Amino acid sequence: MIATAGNRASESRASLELVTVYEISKILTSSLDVSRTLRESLNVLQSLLGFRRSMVLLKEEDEDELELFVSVGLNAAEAQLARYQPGEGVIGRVFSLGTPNVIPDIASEPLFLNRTGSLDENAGGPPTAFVAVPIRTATHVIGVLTIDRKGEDSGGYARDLRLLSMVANLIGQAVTLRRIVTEDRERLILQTEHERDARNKTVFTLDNVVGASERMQQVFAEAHMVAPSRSTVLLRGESGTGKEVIARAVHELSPRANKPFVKVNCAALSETLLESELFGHEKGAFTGAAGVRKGRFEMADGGTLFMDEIGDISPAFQTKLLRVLQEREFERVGGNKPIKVDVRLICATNRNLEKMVSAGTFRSDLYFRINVISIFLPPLRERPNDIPALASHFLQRFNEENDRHIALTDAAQGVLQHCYWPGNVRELENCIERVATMTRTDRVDMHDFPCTHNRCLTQVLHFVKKDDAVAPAEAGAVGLEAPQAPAGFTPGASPATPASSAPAGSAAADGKPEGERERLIWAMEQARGVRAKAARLLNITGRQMGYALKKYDIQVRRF
Ligand SMILES: Nc1ncnc2c1ncn2[C@@H]1O[C@H](COP(=O)(O)OP(=O)(O)OP(=O)(O)O)[C@@H](O)[C@H]1O
Repeated sequence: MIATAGNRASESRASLELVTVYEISKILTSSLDVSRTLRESLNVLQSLLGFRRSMVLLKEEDEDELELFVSVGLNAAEAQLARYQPGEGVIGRVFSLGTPNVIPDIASEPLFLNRTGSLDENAGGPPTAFVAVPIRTATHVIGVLTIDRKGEDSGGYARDLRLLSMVANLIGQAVTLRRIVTEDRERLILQTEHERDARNKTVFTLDNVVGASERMQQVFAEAHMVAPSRSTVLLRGESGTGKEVIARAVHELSPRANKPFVKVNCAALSETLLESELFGHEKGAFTGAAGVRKGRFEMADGGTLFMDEIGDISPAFQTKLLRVLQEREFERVGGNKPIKVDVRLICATNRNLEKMVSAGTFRSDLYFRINVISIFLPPLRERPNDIPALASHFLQRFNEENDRHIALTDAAQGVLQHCYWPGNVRELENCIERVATMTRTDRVDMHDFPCTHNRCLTQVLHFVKKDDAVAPAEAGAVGLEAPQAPAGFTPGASPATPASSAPAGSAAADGKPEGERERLIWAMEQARGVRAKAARLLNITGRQMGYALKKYDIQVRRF
């Protein structure tokens, strides 16, 4: 009789588990919005099987910590604290070792960190058990799924473990699928950019390159000197100083001007994607490689390949690139036929490559290969006499495109002149466009700049990290500290950066400001500089967030 009741209980538990897995698999395949589907899955787990709390923690490729992706049963303050280094505590170990862990009583487990207060919540009650299982893709562990429940017998833990492992597998597949689709989308975006580049090429003229200062005249002279040869050029300078502008100028001034100028942003692509983008791939080289595709080296044949953010490529990719530069030939991914191309390479970086070489993170042989001729782009704050010409260049372009006749008053010019411009020319360009768009009259005065109303956030968010600051050989470019507001301005409370802050009353109904850049800044502020969290606020992936921050040149720090 007892045995029959026991059998019945275990049968009903087994069928409950089946229903749970079935429901969760239905939810996870219903949409690519993983934060929604995962939250719903945890709700199913909780309501069908009665767990107290559960969490999904994921480690994005470009983050060094496991961070909470979704949770059930945690309040906002507890959720903020749920992040772990690989190897740290129970969760970090499950991630590093790739093996599940069951803690029957968290109160007596020294490895249990109690970061989110599970223990305190349960003070005085029956023991709380904790189960954590790894979430995997086909190749590696990407996260951890955890649940808390009131203490049970060991048979109960074994069942929890089995069920959670099945659910973790489903989650792993859903996250992988989402990542593949996102990468594909990013590839398409880059392809579109490339096509746009190709179109823009026809309207690019050196007249668009502005710079009256002595420093920029020197840069132009160097560009003229290097253009005729095939030597590799390395462009150094902070973000937004005009490295791409000069790369195009070198190409336009060279005998290759009638051949393609092809750009690749090394920081925006994962290593695998970068490899297939640069070298192309053969049919069937990997899942989704339906046909043969030429890489950017081949597309640039006879012309120039501009590799932006070269300091951001992984050590493994540095080795591959070095081989290609040495042998001057390569194979497409999945192919074995050597391909030779005639390409002039221009690289750019805002990183301190010398420091990276000393730290062993950038190969010295690759460094010497690409650093044949260096051109340094000075930050805008070091050439303030370029500001009026650049401002009027951008304003003129705006007027032509919008059929307006806007001019800057002297006071407005003064505001521009006193800004520190941490985002350099790009920030000035955005600032002019913003203020011109917002003004209803034909005169832009000093009060039209958001910074004069203390509404410019970029001064707070921008900074240059000492170790990563640009390049050594240029006077004044070494070891830049966080920018100081110019004399006469109070940091964070003054018209220091009239760039692209949100205009008054621009918050949308959801509380997020309008405009892509403002939303990014808003999210980074809310998330106190934690990129993955900011991405979730905007419902985008960490990778998309990284790409968007780069695109808008938003450099942030953790608070
Ligand atoms: N001398 C210049 N004359 C006219 N426009 C410029 C000049 N320098 C930069 N710009 C404009 O500023 C923006 C940023 O320039 P660019 O993309 O070349 O900077 P970058 O140094 O390559 O930035 P990143 O390191 O972030 O890629 C572009 O829109 C570009 O057209």
